[in-house]
Amino acid sequence: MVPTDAGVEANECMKVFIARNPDEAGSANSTSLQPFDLNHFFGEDGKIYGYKNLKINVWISAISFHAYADISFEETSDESQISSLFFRIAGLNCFPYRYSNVVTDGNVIKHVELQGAAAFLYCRLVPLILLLVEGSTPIDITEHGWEMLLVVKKSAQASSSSNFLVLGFAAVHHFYHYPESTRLRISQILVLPPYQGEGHGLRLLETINSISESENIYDVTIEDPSDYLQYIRSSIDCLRLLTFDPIKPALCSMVSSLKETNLSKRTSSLKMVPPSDLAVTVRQKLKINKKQFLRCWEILIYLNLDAEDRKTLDNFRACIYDCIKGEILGTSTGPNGKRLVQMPSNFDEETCFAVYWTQDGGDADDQTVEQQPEDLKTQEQQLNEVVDSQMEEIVEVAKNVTSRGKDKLSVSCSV
Ligand SMILES: CC(=O)SCCNC(=O)CCNC(=O)[C@H](O)C(C)(C)COP(=O)(O)OP(=O)(O)OC[C@H]1O[C@@H](n2cnc3c(N)ncnc32)[C@H](O)[C@@H]1OP(=O)(O)O
Repeated sequence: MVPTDAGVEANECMKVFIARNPDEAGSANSTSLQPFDLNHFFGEDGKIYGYKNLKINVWISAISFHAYADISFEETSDESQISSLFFRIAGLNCFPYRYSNVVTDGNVIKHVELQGAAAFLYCRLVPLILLLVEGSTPIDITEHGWEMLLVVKKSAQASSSSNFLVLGFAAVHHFYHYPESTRLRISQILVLPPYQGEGHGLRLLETINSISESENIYDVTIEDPSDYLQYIRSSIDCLRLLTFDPIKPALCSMVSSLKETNLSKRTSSLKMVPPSDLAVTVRQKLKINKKQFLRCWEILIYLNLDAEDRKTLDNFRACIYDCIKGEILGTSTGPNGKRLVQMPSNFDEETCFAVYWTQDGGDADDQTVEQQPEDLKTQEQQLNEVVDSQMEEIVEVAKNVTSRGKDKLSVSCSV
């Protein structure tokens, strides 16, 4: 339809609130869920057309996740627009469902299969997931193997419908790993904004780790984790690894090598990787997957370096540089010109890669375009930016681990 007016951005005229009790529904005093982008629910330009002074307020119940929408406007150029608008907002799940009680006891974290009432609850959480988990899409709950962990709290209000509030949840998928085990992938984690930063996300991850250990899962992965989730995950895993004795000899030997070498002239090189049998032991005992263990390994090494020892810190950075260069540019060409490059993926962070072959003396059209010195310079700058950002991530997690695990750090390598 051709727009008849300038339209209004959904972000400007629409607000979403969380209502913790029935009195809060309809009240502007309830907790707003902004900021997030509502525009992408409304066409290519994010605008709503055909209304004057349009105001849309949506309240989502923190108990049942039913949503209630209040739409007001002074006039509309086309009455049929109203039903279309309702239809769009219904896409955000605003219709009256009755609450079915899923959490029935006082456990802080409930662990339920995504079937029946739990599946209904997940469906009602979908609008919040779309709004608050960047780049998310609803999971297919008809598929076998989904489970949901809920963080719940006893409600202070005497509510007729439930004694519990849902503060957050994680959707996890169990999938088959050859020949006879199961991997566990965390697909979505959300802690509702009023309750973020109170340790619930951390507790969800810790619970998933302990379930994986007790059920002897092959390993745990996270589907496309946000930076903050990755920071929390690495902090927890490093703290677990600090008290995991089997890593200590290899870790201390790597720290000594870093101290003794001098990589500044680039006449020698050092691979900062753990022994492969150690990665297997860590996966078997702690359920940390190999890629995540490699991240933590770098952080654990950094934690054991002396902040005053410039040369060792430079060696550490040089190793990170070489490793990233290898990953991004695929510098290590194997036999027969075979190269393996890791590919970004939102499916499984460990299993997506591309293999390609380069042939010496092939047809001229097949040959790689020769890189000009200026291309190399930009490449070098970009590479250094990636290395800087990885160093920042390492330092951030190391700071958190130092402040949370002082007692554990004292048993680490003293070099
Ligand atoms: C796969 C995916 O779903 S990716 C998308 C993830 N989800 C989202 O982005 C949605 C919006 N965000 C959220 O829902 C939440 O912020 C989450 C899930 C990312 C994190 O949950 P929260 O409950 O907010 O985090 P939580 O309070 O547990 O954070 C941990 C904090 O406690 C600290 N912490 C507390 N105790 C410990 C401890 N024992 N060990 C380590 N860290 C600890 C952490 O360092 C961190 O603090 P800091 O940020 O001040 O450094």
